[in-house]
Amino acid sequence: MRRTSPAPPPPNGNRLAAFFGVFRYSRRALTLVWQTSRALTLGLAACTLIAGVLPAVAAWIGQLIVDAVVAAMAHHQQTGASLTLESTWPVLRYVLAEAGVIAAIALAQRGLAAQQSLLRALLGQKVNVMILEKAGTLSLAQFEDSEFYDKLTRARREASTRPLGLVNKTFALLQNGISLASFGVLLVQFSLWAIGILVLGALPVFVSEAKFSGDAFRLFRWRSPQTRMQMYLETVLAREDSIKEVKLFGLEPLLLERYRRIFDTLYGEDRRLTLRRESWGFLLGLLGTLAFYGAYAWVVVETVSGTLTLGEMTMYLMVFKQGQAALSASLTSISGMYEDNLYLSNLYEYLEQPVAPQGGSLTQGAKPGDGIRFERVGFTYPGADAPALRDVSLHLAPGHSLALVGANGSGKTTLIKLLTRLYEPSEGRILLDGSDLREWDVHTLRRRIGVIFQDFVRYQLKVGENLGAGDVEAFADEARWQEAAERGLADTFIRTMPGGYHTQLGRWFKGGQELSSGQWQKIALARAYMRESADILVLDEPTAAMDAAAEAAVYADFREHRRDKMTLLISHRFSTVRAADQILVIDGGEVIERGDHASLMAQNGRYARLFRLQAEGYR
Ligand SMILES: Nc1ncnc2c1ncn2[C@@H]1O[C@H](COP(=O)(O)OP(=O)(O)OP(=O)(O)O)[C@@H](O)[C@H]1O
Repeated sequence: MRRTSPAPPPPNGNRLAAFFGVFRYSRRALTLVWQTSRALTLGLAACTLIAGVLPAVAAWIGQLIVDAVVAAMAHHQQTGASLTLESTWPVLRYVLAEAGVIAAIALAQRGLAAQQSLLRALLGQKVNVMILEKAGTLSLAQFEDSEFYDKLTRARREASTRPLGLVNKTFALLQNGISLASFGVLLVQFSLWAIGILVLGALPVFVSEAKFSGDAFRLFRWRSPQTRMQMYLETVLAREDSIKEVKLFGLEPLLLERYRRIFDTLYGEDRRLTLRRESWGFLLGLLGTLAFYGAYAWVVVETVSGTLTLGEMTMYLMVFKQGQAALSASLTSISGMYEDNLYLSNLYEYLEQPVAPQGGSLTQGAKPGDGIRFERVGFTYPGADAPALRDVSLHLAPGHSLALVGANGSGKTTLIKLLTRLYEPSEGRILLDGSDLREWDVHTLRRRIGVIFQDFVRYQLKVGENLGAGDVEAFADEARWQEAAERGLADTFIRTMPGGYHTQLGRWFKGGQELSSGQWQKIALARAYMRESADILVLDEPTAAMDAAAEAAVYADFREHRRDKMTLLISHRFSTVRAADQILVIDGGEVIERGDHASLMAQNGRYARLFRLQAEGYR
């Protein structure tokens, strides 16, 4: 497993540039949110604006109330007249106005919350779909690369919630910015210095927050192989397909201990970071509080000396308090945006992963009917030292069958992966009907191939859909399910199942039925038969789990239906291999013998020796 190295810290002079450079994803996140729902985005913007301006209006009305009260009290004392609704109305109308403003703020905030929650759901779905759509365009080699897999896991784990987080914070920043500007308008009349003091007081917390979010992100990125191991252990310890073995071999304590150890390491790192982050946050936050109380004292002294009215004092205190809260909220938003941007860089790194060109556009070869040719094909897996296939040449014509024989790891499955274009040869070329596979339109090519891999997928879907998966165009075609199942010998047992072809398979869903290995293999074989248009049938150990009678029936069916199809078979059972027109014996990625059964037996080489070895076992 390769480890993603933590990003090196930028040189000192570049720190600021690196900090702001990180914000480049903000615009893309905003576009994404806009595309998700214009109405909700506009609604968010409107509520943000309202919730931003109204607090300053409330503070201003507060001043009017206090000054009106002071004036009314003086008037009342002078005239000694009794209180009437008319005489108190000049004060009460401000109280009424303030109540209205507060109600409007509450409404705007509810609106914000509602729209955010709707957008969160829509956006989460959109990003997840983007991640999965991208996964469909990537090559098998990319999935097998641990570094790429890390990117995918990180993108899926964190990034789907980040775009909205970023947009929310952008709006919160705007809202607080508007509040601050409107408070600023009120404060300017008191003193520009006061504004300066409040801003300076809040800056240190902001710098420390930004630094620690960067650290947290680097930690998150650097440790993703460990988190992946944790997720893997969770799966092994709690999934039905592994629990059988885990129990019987008594692996729980061992795996659980490994799981705990990973957590302890990660927790230690988290704890250190959290403690440092929060203690610095507290200490630097004190500076902000100090600045606020300094300004508070100043306003009080000015009021006592008579420079400010009581109403003005009330307003300034409110403005200071709310202004300071808005300022630190803005700074937290900015450092949060910085953090979201860092995480979004994961998502976009993944989405921008280069996609290998899908090859050509041929739907017909230069020599139709020529079949499959391998010309001196060699292949080395990415990152591997030695080639898995070397100098392989073969020809398989329509109506013929070819069997591959060889020890474990000799390269048989690799050859199939090249033929199905899951990988491309590193040397030589593969031709279908006289044209290089790379020139073929990949969909046309794949439609011509029906394949069963050794590790075929057991979909937790209906039985019929497990067959339909072999041909997406007939995914729900019951008549075709049945035809394929009959050929794959699955029809008899499917009929005895409680819901017939509509029975749910697997244990994940209610009422799901589990099948035996041999029954699953029949399903896989029937799935390969679903591809009616396929003229290349690739079978990698198609009957390994079947009983002897089923196996014999399967091969009898092959011979009968072969006609103009090409069959490529991998099997360790010589009883099935012997019937092939051509047999290739592969060793260490190279073809060491070739011919039909009779000629290979006559050669008396590796094939003949292995055949006799197996035949002896049956005597
Ligand atoms: N995805 C992969 N990445 C790197 N190396 C691989 C990969 N898959 C297989 N190999 C290596 O390539 C070689 C050939 O493997 P392959 O699966 O083709 O063997 P096989 O002949 O089908 O074996 P078996 O009979 O066990 O199915 C092996 O040495 C294996 O370790």
